[in-house]
Amino acid sequence: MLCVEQLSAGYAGGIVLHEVSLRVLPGSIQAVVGRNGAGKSTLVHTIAGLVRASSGRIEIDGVHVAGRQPHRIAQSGVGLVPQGRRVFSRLTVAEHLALAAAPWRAATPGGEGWTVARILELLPRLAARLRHRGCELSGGEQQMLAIARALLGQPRVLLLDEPCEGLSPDLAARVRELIGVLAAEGLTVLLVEQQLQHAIEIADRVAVLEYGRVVYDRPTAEARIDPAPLAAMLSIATAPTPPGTRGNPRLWADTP
Ligand SMILES: Nc1ncnc2c1ncn2[C@@H]1O[C@H](COP(=O)(O)OP(=O)(O)OP(=O)(O)O)[C@@H](O)[C@H]1O
Repeated sequence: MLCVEQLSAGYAGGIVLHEVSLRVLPGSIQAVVGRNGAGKSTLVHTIAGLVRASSGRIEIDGVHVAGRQPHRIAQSGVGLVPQGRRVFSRLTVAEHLALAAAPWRAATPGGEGWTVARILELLPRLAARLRHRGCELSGGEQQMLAIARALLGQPRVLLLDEPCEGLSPDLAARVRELIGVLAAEGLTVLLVEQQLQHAIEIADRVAVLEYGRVVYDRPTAEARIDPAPLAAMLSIATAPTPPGTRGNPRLWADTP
């Protein structure tokens, strides 16, 4: 479980996150949406230890990890799939996976854990691209590789920063499907998502960040029934809803 309590963080220029609190249960997906610059990436980076928390708590399965070095937080069970994928252009898929599956990341004791073989079974597209370099992969394949790399760290909490950014609708849908499978495997998922309608489709809860503060955090079931309050909060235009199809997510327009 991921528990963030009263978390504040920022940069030399000032505080960006203001007393953010979120609780994400194992096997569930918490989406975080918000306008550009709201602090979504800062939140993810602070949980991963890349940005130092100025106050508040970050707990992974009850263990307080704020203030630890990023590699220690990774060892505590946090996997990060960064915005932009950060795949090495000159390394092959096989080399990426071999690096990520370093010995200290042994399979979880008592469990099967994520192995390269298991990941390639889940992602056959990567299996077909093992000898290809990062720069030769499509955006979707790079995203799959970024997720595979994070999984090889045996995370219990997976942080995904806009994993569908720049992907075709078809590929984005496949990435979302994969995220759903990972949550069903018991992973705790924090998902930063630009497209509100996609967040509502896939997540169990959705939180809105506004100027670094959580101004909304509710089960997505509520937004599926009546998306108007959430859409209004993000100033998203929604198409008129025909009678009998209230809240159908396909009616959603794009986020700003
Ligand atoms: N490394 C940094 N140094 C200083 N300020 C930063 C840094 N990274 C982000 N910021 C600032 O922090 C604020 C929040 O940025 P952040 O990237 O977290 O927002 P975001 O919600 O993820 O935005 P986007 O949707 O555009 O990715 C912005 O004002 C941004 O300029």
